[in-house]
Amino acid sequence: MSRHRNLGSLAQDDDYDYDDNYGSDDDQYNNGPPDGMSLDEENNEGYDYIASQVGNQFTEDEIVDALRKTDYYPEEALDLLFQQHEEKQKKTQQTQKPKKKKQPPPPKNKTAQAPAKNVNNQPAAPKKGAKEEEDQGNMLASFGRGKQVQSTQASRTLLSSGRGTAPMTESPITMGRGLSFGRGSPILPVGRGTMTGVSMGRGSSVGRGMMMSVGRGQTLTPQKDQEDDQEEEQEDEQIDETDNDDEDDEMHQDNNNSIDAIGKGPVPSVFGRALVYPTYPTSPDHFTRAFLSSHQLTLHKDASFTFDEPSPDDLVLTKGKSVTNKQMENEPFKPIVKKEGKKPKKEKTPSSTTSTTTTTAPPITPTPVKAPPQDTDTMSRINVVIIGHVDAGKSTLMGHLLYQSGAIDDKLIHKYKKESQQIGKSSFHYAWVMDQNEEERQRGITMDVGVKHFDTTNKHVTILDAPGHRDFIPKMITGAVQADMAILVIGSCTGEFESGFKEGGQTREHLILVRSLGVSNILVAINKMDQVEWSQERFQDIRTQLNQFMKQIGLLNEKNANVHYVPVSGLQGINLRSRNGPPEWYQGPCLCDVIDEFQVDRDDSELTKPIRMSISDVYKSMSTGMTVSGKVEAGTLSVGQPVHVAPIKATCNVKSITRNGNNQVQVAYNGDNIEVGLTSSAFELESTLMSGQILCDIDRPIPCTNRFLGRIITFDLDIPITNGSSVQLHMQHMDVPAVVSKMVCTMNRQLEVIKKKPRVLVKNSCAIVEITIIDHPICIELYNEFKSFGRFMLRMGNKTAAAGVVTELKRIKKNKKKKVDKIADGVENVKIE
Ligand SMILES: Nc1nc2c(ncn2[C@@H]2O[C@H](COP(=O)(O)OP(=O)(O)OP(=O)(O)O)[C@@H](O)[C@H]2O)c(=O)[nH]1
Repeated sequence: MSRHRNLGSLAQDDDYDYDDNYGSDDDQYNNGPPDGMSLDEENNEGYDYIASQVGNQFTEDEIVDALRKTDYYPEEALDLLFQQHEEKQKKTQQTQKPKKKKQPPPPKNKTAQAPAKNVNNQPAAPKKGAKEEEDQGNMLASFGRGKQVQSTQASRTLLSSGRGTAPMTESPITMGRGLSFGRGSPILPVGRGTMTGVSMGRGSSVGRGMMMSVGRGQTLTPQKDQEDDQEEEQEDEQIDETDNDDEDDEMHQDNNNSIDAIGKGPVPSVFGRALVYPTYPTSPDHFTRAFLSSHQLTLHKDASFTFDEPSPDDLVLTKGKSVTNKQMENEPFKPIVKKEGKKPKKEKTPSSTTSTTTTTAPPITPTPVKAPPQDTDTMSRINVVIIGHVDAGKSTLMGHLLYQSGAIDDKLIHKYKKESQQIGKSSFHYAWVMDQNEEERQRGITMDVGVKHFDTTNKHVTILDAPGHRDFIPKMITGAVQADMAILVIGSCTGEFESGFKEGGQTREHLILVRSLGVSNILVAINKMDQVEWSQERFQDIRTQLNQFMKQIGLLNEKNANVHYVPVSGLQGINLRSRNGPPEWYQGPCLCDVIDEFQVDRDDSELTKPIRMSISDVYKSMSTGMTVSGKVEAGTLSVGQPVHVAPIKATCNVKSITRNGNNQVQVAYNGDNIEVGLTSSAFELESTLMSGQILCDIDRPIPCTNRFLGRIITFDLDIPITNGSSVQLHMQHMDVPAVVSKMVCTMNRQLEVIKKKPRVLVKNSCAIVEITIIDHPICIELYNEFKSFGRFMLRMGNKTAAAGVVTELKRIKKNKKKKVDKIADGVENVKIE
């Protein structure tokens, strides 16, 4: 069954309205599951978890401080608390103890220091007194929730499994093995000697192979190392099984939570609000910081958080006293009552925006949202992506239109004619206007998006000429994400339209893609009409087939007013700039007139949002220096404005803004396709600035994460999507490998859950899934907050498998975060003025 028929049957037979489900307008997305965040819940959990572990051992301030310092990873925070505690103790001991004789250092060769073994090559029995030491060590290993075993190992070691108890003991034994079985739990280096670190569960394995095992009184030889490794692996497997159960439970819980959240608005908890208070500059991890910063924005908005309210710490303290969020919101601010004997806290006013736990970091003052200055240019601006099957004549059509519009002069066209003739490609001379790259010219195909500008009577037009070849679909997507409307170019020659329109042809895929990316205004240029003698029959036949398909995918609106057809010849330049030739049977407007008549709806609310511009290209220019180009998706950008480059943690200043190819302007507005010259010292960033990065507000940068929930619609799938399916995620100018890490539920046309935890997703399903990015976090927003950064496409193999919108951002998974730290190491804290 062809894709055409599948979609058709879906619409007709299954009573499934693609348009209704997919959402022909953006409101469809808004009716879906809420964009509630799990961050606050997780952190509440984190706080409670720590509090349950430490009882009165640490103050709330200390816990909150540790949580902040560890990016709110409860287990890391717990470790940090213990580490700090131990350091304190050490210091106290050092000041109290009389100086001992210095012990000889342990020999480097561990074999030489091997403890005696018995005849069975087993470790010798522990010396007398070791038992007492064991008891003294009183080490508890906790496997699973609430299940505890007494360890025989004599060491001061922490074993923690899952979210179980993680006791801290005070054994004086210096060598041991630390096993941390928690969700990516870090190893707690509490022993004074060497210890083995094995962290199991949820795929994280920290320190294995890096740390030496000297526990259990065994000699460490390379062979023994291997044996140990094998032993650990076995343990790993066992624990993994346990952990998987745990994970399953949690996953189910998560799934249920996600499902339960559907239909309810995001209600941030007080602790969540405290976390996202704008005093988070001290986090060591940029990505998490950015993640929180943006949520700060979301939560502030949703929770009406004002500076007149209690400070975060006060809220945290109140939270610690098990007061419900609701109660707290209604409760007047109460100052913290300090515990006796504790160092008094620095004085602060409840309405202050400065951190109560950190004194070193300067406070961040959120940029007040100013009304953008009035745009003096009265002509509207439009971004047009040119799509269609390979060789349909897209570049030729645009090259000729630019020439007729005066954007290209005679001299240049003459030059291209001559040069293309020399390599036997004379018919491509107009295409060369768009295809600037040497390889593109040699091969006669577009490989990257060509950007050019021209004016119609009423509009500044930015052309984004997308490649038609299926190998360059990712590039085509980067063009389509910037577009307000699309020109679909159809080669009308016999067989040409058919090959582009059949299953797997790019005419269909491009239409589905633009539709999924929110572009609903289409101009169909039926090209190469000179080759079919301007046949009206052929024109009508193509039109009928395309209309039918566009209706099926929800592209054609009720009045068909958003789709226009124009018969043209790109090579001959007919019906491009004016009605200048055949056919007589066509009385409609020329291509330019249609563009001129399109209404571009700019969402004014986007203007007051923090700046977001996705970088499509980076280059050095003689006039503007280090330059990045792209479309302003939200907010305004002014000359002199400092901007944050995510995710590389760089700060630059805007030196110049060029609009419509050559107009130097002071301010660019959302929707503008611009070139931004950055301060000269941005040359230092030359090797790190790249397409796909985001220029964003310095105080409210874009969040970064590697995990999110999205609502997707699947297309004609060759293989069903299952839990763990590998996909390629496309978002803005990014294109990264990812996996479908959870299948939350499938939904019907009313967006009601029809099945929880489905095993497979077949074609034309609507579902909520969790996506995990494999390599490193990406810049991403909730669809309801920033539409352009909340839309994504999933491709499997060489085919578009699904389109979706981001409904919930999840915290960066720890193992992934570590990778990110490494990646970002080279560009940490790049600050340019
Ligand atoms: N006869 C005729 N040939 C055309 C017309 N438009 C384009 N062509 C020819 O079609 C061939 C392909 O044109 P391109 O403009 O490179 O096609 P394209 O769609 O941009 O190709 P890709 O971007 O690589 O997908 C060239 O040889 C053009 O001369 C037309 O209106 N009439």
